[in-house]
Amino acid sequence: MIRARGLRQTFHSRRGREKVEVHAVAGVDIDVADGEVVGFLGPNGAGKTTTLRMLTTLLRPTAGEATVAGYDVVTQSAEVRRRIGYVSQVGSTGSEPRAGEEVVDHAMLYGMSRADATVQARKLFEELELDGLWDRKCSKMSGGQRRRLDVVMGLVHSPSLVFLDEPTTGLDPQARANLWHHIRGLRERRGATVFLTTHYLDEADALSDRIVIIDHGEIVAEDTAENLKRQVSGDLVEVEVADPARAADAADVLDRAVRDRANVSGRAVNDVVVDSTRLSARIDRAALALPDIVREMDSAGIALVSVDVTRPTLDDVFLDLTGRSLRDS
Ligand SMILES: Nc1ncnc2c1ncn2[C@@H]1O[C@H](COP(=O)(O)OP(=O)(O)OP(=O)(O)O)[C@@H](O)[C@H]1O
Repeated sequence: MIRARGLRQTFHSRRGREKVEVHAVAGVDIDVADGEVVGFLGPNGAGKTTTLRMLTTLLRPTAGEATVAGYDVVTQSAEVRRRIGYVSQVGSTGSEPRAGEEVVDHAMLYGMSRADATVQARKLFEELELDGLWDRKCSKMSGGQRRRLDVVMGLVHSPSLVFLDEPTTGLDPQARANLWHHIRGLRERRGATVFLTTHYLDEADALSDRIVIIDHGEIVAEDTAENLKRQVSGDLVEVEVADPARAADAADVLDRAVRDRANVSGRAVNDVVVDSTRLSARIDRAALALPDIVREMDSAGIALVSVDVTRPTLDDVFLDLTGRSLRDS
């Protein structure tokens, strides 16, 4: 459904008197299959929106090529536009029009008759829980309702591919959860392919079949969330001992567990970090090592206050790949 090769966007801007080149997208390859939901994840300024604008024909690539729904984004842009829906970060509804008529007018721009557009729009209002709001002015809708109306606008012409740019930014947790439910429904009910950008880790994790991570305009990883997390070197094991004088002994026990599991998995050995009574280590598939750790601590007479195991998150993946946390951005 999407195939991009060497896609590049270089902006020319000024910093004071100096001319600067911004390599917003620095040669990316993207493949998205029919019916896939792909999350395009990256920190602020990573190049997500710029990539999306090129794929949706709003911005001509500086270099590289892309086909979307089988058509070239530069030479066949009208064909591409006919087949895609795009829900931009800023939304596409005006303030004054009433919700229903705004959607119908929008659909008619795609060549739909008023009757067909009305039927389709009414169906979508129902699907996205906007029933009863047909005659409401867009400006009088809540943030979540307006965002769902944006999604209706992006879907009314029945595109086979939908681009969603940071669909839940600015929504409260309940409105986010509701929109997630509807995004999942796009594929389930409509068979649509979905390409969504986000800087929310949980959103990418919860919605996507596959995640593509972009940083400084380059793709740094792509895989399922599960596989990406598996690449991170181990689960985080945190142990608290009762007596600070036994922390060094406890660290030895943990260190042995780290080495044993690293031998099995063939992965690099990570150091045990000791901070007073708290110790932490990354241990590959820690659940398998935990019984031995607790047994050894017990037979060495080391009293434990707590043991915690945390599975890697997508943030750990990003940290592993770039040395920075996505959360910091
Ligand atoms: N029209 C422009 N002129 C100059 N620089 C631009 C322009 N548009 C974007 N940039 C720069 O290109 C880089 C990528 O921006 P982009 O908006 O694609 O990032 P993003 O990943 O979508 O970020 P966010 O999550 O904040 O929306 C940033 O450094 C941005 O400042």
